[in-house]
Amino acid sequence: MPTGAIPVRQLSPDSAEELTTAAHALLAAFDGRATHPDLLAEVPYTAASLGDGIRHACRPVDTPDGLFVLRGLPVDDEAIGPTPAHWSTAADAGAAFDVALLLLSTLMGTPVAWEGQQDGRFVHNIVPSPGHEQEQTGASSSVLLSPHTEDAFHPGRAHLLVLGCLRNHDSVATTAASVRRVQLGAEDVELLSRPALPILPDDAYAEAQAYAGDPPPVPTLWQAEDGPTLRFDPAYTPLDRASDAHRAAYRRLEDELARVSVAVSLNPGEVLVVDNDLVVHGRVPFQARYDGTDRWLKRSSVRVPGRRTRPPAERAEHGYGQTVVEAFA
Ligand SMILES: O=C(O)CCC(=O)C(=O)O
Ligand SMILES: [Fe+2]
Repeated sequence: MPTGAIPVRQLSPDSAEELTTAAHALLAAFDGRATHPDLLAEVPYTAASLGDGIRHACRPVDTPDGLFVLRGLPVDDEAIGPTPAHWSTAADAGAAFDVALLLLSTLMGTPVAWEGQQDGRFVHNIVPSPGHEQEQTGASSSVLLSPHTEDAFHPGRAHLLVLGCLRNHDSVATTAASVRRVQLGAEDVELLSRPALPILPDDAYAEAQAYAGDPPPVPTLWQAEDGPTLRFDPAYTPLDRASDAHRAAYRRLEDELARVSVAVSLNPGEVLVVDNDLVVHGRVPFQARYDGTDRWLKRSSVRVPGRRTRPPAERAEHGYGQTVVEAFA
């Protein structure tokens, strides 16, 4: 997998300091609790006070790679404490970074959360967890996390996925592949643009998996005004229900995505921003340590108001009963 040519946006030391200071001040005003019920409402005011350097770094994804890495945020490996063993025990670990991610996310759009995932938090903890090694979720480790659109089953899924790194001693790579880099024949594009198969809720959504309604078939590819977009999650797509021709086209798309995939091994303080309409992401397998020094990412999801990167028919989908919660609503 190529690792070069990943667009990098470097925050100046002054901008990094400005952001960190703002995050700490906001956190201090709410007892150090990133999940304090009143903190979120203050985030837009603080975000509005941030300078042009930070704003410029948060401009939309502007290359066909559909992603960028933001560098320059400081992380003190001692101060953040041990990596939590599970998202549910993370509490306020790494809370200042949560707030920094919320500020960045707010400059990019509107942060969103899910009632049914990680207790409705706006910033998720992505850590390997005992007993979950082989799942297709962020908590796994020993298996390849196959390339997927985040929350592909739902019409309210994020436009942008923001992955901030607190710790990654083993340089475990996130993978990313852009639909704008693949080459497919016109017939494949035509087939994959038909709503033939549903995408079922993933294992992070136990409640949605029990939803009684009919799964709506959705197109894999969509021609938006500014180019192709995709909605792709093979692990949760019942491909056995498709025609042979459709399945073959799907496999060719999968192969192409593998061909153009890049590996992004995040260092502490780096933030990967992925356009969830252009790019599928995943993760290479790794051996979890379970000693408090494990890989630790923070994740936020962002909706960009007014974006027209998706088929209008999506708006009628039931979303398997899951509710997406917009910050500041
Ligand atoms: O661990 C990673 O690098 C990515 C995990 C993932 O798919 C996610 O956080 O959405
Ligand atoms: Fe993901």
